[in-house]
Amino acid sequence: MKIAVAGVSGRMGQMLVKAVEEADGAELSGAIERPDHAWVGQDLCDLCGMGRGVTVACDAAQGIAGADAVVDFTAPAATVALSRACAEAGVAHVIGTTGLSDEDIAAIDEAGRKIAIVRAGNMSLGVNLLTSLVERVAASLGLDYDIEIFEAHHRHKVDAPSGTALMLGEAAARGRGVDLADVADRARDGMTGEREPGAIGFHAIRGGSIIGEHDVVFAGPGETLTLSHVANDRALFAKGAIRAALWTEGREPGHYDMVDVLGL
Ligand SMILES: NC(=O)C1=CN([C@@H]2O[C@H](COP(=O)(O)OP(=O)(O)OC[C@H]3O[C@@H](n4cnc5c(N)ncnc54)[C@H](OP(=O)(O)O)[C@@H]3O)[C@@H](O)[C@H]2O)C=CC1
Ligand SMILES: O=C(O)C1=N[C@H](C(=O)O)C[C@H](O)C1
Repeated sequence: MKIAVAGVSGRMGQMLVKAVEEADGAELSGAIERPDHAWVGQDLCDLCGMGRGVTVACDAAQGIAGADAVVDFTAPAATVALSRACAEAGVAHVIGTTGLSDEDIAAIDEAGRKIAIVRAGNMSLGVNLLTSLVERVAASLGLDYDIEIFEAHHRHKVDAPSGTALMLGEAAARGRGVDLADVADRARDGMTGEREPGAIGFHAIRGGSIIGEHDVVFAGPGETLTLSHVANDRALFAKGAIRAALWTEGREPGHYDMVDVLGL
């Protein structure tokens, strides 16, 4: 399968190029960066020692030409534009980008009527398994167990809560049979008053080089249960994304997630 990588100079972009080169049945066919980026127009191999013969494009249509799938860990506006370009070109789109708004997701849904799209705030096996556990625990425990979600990431992360924290919050809300939008408590500061019963709280730590850590805390009467995940290597996310790209081969159009890919 021929795979193009968007945001190729980024932390995940570089991991993705390596993961494509290491994967059986995958070949790098294109690389995309934002317009004005210093890498545009250059041979990828001269820049990072991988991807010989691939020239970095800033035009989405050019970058995905000849690709079967594009893997995209960039920024919301870039991802929405790339989804439209993929739908026009009939190229599958694997999306790791987080911080997407409801409008962004609606635009991606629209593209998913024409092509296979896999989107997940976290491409690791561990986090996708954790969502099932969180849903189950939330369904088993009553409202006297308060749910709080902690996430920690490196100082360069630009969105909060993390995509993973939102996935875990959605799983907890599903378990309780409620809509996360109705119960999420994303900012506490000053005289907040007592905790709202049934709220799901979010807390974001940003610092240093932390790759990604998530805790879901169920704080109940006389006991606290915590479900945790720690990512130790970004390669984890890149390998999951390439697995998702390979999975799209021959797939019907639709907006899928990693639970579909992993068969969980
Ligand atoms: N789902 C998952 O498993 C994971 C998701 N992520 C998410 O992936 C995203 C990227 O993370 P990370 O790699 O750390 O961030 P980086 O900032 O290191 O990389 C993003 C890259 O995308 C580039 N970019 C921005 N706009 C465009 C555009 N219009 N066209 C092409 N490229 C563009 C950036 O270029 P420039 O720097 O010049 O702006 C940069 O090279 C984030 O949303 C993050 O949350 C991260 C890890 C795992
Ligand atoms: O920006 C990151 O780095 C990460 N982003 C994803 C998120 O928002 O959850 C996944 C992972 O935690 C790393």
